[in-house]
Amino acid sequence: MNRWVQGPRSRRYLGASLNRCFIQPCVHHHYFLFPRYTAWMNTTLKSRLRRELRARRQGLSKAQQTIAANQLMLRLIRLPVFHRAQHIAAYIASDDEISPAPLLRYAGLIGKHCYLPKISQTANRNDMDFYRYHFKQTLQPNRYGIGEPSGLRRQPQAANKLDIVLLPLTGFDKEGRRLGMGGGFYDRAFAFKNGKKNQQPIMIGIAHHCQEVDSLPGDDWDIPLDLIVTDRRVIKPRKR
Ligand SMILES: Nc1nc2c(c(=O)[nH]1)N(C=O)[C@@H](CNc1ccc(C(=O)N[C@@H](CCC(=O)O)C(=O)O)cc1)CN2
Ligand SMILES: Nc1ncnc2c1ncn2[C@@H]1O[C@H](COP(=O)(O)OP(=O)(O)OP(=O)(O)O)[C@@H](O)[C@H]1O
Repeated sequence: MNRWVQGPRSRRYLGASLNRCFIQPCVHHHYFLFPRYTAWMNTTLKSRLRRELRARRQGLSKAQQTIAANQLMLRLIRLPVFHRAQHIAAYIASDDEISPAPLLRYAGLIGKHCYLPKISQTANRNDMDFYRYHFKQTLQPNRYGIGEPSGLRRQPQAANKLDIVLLPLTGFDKEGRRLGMGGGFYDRAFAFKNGKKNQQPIMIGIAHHCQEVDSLPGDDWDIPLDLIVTDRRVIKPRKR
């Protein structure tokens, strides 16, 4: 992965390399002089990666998908944070994302409160709220065709009152960077966490094993993952 377009968090990395190669000062200046250019490079890189990583998960068979969703559930319910949590947000799988459905069913059965995201239809089209969800509840497709609660009978749950959020990942790296579907919905809904330590909810990215990459480009607004759980393992990202 091209490390030169990573943005502010990679400044230390850039600094260390400046001593080694005469070309780097140009890139260095580029970053400070043209931050917009860097953001644009990240966007280009992210959309290329997104295409590639979506193709990877679309290559899984139906049987592999079912096994992965169950393995994921078994890993999640062994986590101490899962047992402590009462309010858990997840999503309805689309585009061959790993499915949190087995986990949602189990969590519901043992009395946890589950929530699904609902994107706004009106005022600010980029907002996302979380509504209570009971397994097998009838859902309505949103503008991307993803099932979501109607939201007619209940108020949304405040994002900072959730204990755990299971985030859909298109890609991830070991440092806890995530690549979503590109709408920035999760980044915006949880922007209040940025820069704050120990601010709930705990962000757990969930993905198929094959969605891991060495390093993802990072942007200022990205919310770091506290934990990544795949069908094969649990990854605790190093502190950045
Ligand atoms: N299952 C699930 N539910 C979710 C999300 C998600 O990522 N997964 N979201 C998390 O944000 C929100 C919806 N976000 C989305 C954002 C963009 C696209 C979208 O544009 N899809 C295009 C291709 C995008 C691309 O290739 O860059 C498509 O389906 O063709 C879909 C959903 C809320 N619910
Ligand atoms: N806190 C924020 N405030 C305003 N805009 C934001 C914020 N976070 C992200 N965005 C915007 O959202 C767009 C998409 O961001 P990005 O590519 O990181 O999405 P993503 O993380 O893949 O998507 P998602 O969170 O929906 O899964 C960016 O162009 C960015 O400008």
